Amino acid sequence: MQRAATGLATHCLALAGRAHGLRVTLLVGAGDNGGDALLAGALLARRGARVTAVLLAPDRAHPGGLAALRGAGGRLADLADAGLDRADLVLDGIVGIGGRGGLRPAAAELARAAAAGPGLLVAVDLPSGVDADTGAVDGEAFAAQHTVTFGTRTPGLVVGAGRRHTGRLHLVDIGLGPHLAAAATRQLTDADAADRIEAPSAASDKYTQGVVGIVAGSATYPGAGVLCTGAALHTRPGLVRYAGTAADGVRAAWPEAIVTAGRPGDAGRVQSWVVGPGVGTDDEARSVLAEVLDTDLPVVVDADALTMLADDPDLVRARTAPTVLTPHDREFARIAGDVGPDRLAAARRAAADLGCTVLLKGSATVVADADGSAFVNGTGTPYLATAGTGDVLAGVLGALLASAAVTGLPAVEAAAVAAHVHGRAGELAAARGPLLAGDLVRLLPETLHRLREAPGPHGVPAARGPAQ
Ligand SMILES: NC(=O)C1=CN([C@@H]2O[C@H](COP(=O)(O)OP(=O)(O)OC[C@H]3O[C@@H](n4cnc5c(N)ncnc54)[C@H](O)[C@@H]3O)[C@@H](O)[C@H]2O)[C@@H](O)CC1
Ligand SMILES: Nc1ncnc2c1ncn2[C@@H]1O[C@H](COP(=O)(O)OP(=O)(O)O)[C@@H](O)[C@H]1O
Ligand SMILES: [K+]
Repeated sequence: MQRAATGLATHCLALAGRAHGLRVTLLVGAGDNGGDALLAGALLARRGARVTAVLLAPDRAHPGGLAALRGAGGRLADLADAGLDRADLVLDGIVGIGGRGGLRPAAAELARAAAAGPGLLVAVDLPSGVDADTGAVDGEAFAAQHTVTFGTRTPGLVVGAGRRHTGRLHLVDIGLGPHLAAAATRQLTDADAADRIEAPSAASDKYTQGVVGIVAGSATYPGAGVLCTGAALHTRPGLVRYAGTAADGVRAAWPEAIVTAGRPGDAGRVQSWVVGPGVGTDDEARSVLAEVLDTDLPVVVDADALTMLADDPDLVRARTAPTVLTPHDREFARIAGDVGPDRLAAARRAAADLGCTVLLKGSATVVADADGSAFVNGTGTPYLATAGTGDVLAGVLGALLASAAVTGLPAVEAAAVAAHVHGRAGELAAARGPLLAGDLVRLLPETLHRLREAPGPHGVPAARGPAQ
């Protein structure tokens, strides 16, 4: 706890820029989260801050924290006299990972008053009122501008409503050890992602990186075919095939692709398929979808293909090869009902029901497998909310699934890696302002290069490629 509190106080000092004369209000609940706030408050008081603690449960407040604050010259105040209208800094230690359900009325009122006041809002470990496991907010939650969290990124900080209440996230290493990293919900690092993308070696030829087939775009929406094919080419440039009615546009944009205007069966051999972006939902599109799903190859089902799948989900249940569905919320609702506040549970439920992998897109994309294993994506930018970026993600994922057929990478991990890479490409593209989906395609090689250069667990680049 002392390590957590020291890290917290250090971040507060950096954020506020000074301690002397700083007016700090601590919102303190009955558990260790309140204890962290009290101990950090004591450290700030020793540096000259004027610290006031408001105790939500005075007889159960953390005794050691309380003694430390008193010893450092901090004072206690009633709820009615919390000083939130004049605090420079507010530390939310109402409740942390031990919280259950929405904020109780007195806590909710404090969170509201803090938000209305002038102080910088810093949550301790987790904004109070956010469910640590799911990010769901039932009622009200502390609207933090910064969250200082300990040891590990709790899923609730990055998924759903929790992400919006977290503000900027600061991680304090308190030496919790690796057991927490093995939790049921994982988040990839750059090094994890790079480790899962094999670079070509001297023994490679154009077929050994995995051959992906793209069924995307139409005469009405040629762009989806161009973006999806371009994304696959820029991820695994070994060999990309295209089959569909946007053939002319795709051929013109990517002379490197092997293009047919015919059906998937006319495209030549592939090791994975992407089906759906911009294909429409007419009878021809339905018959093409059925043909692709009838193969024993891994398939990414995206966009229009998800809409068609809603009429016949058994097409996916019947498959034995890996299938990854990549819905956004509205597409998800068509195939599996409303997403609701718990995005991880929704994705897990759909994956188990359909016997496939579900990548549920959003500001924090989640990936779940039929066995319940799940990933929360930690990369991306709101600038990704622009037409065509989903087509790019489908192309990246299709390419990774084709190479997974060679390397044995599980589909759920390929999907998590695709989301990670896509988010990083978005961050790179958005560095100078709004991005277009085509920018992501062009920046994929640089994104992959940066991932390979990212420090791994031992401080050396995760993966040097291409291997000699
Ligand atoms: N687990 C660990 O290894 C560490 C935990 N630490 C701190 O300990 C915290 C967890 O402490 P606890 O397990 O004591 O639990 P919390 O302090 O998160 O919350 C438990 C208390 O909050 C109250 N509460 C629960 N739900 C509430 C709601 N909806 N509205 C209002 N009050 C509510 C309950 O009365 C309960 O006493 C972490 O968030 C972190 O701040 C850190 O000190 C570092 C190490
Ligand atoms: N607010 C946001 N913050 C971060 N990423 C977002 C946000 N909104 C959407 N995205 C991402 O942008 C992509 C949009 O995909 P999609 O909705 O399929 O678009 P399209 O069908 O136009 O290609 C997804 O990868 C999604 O995760
Ligand atoms: K908190």
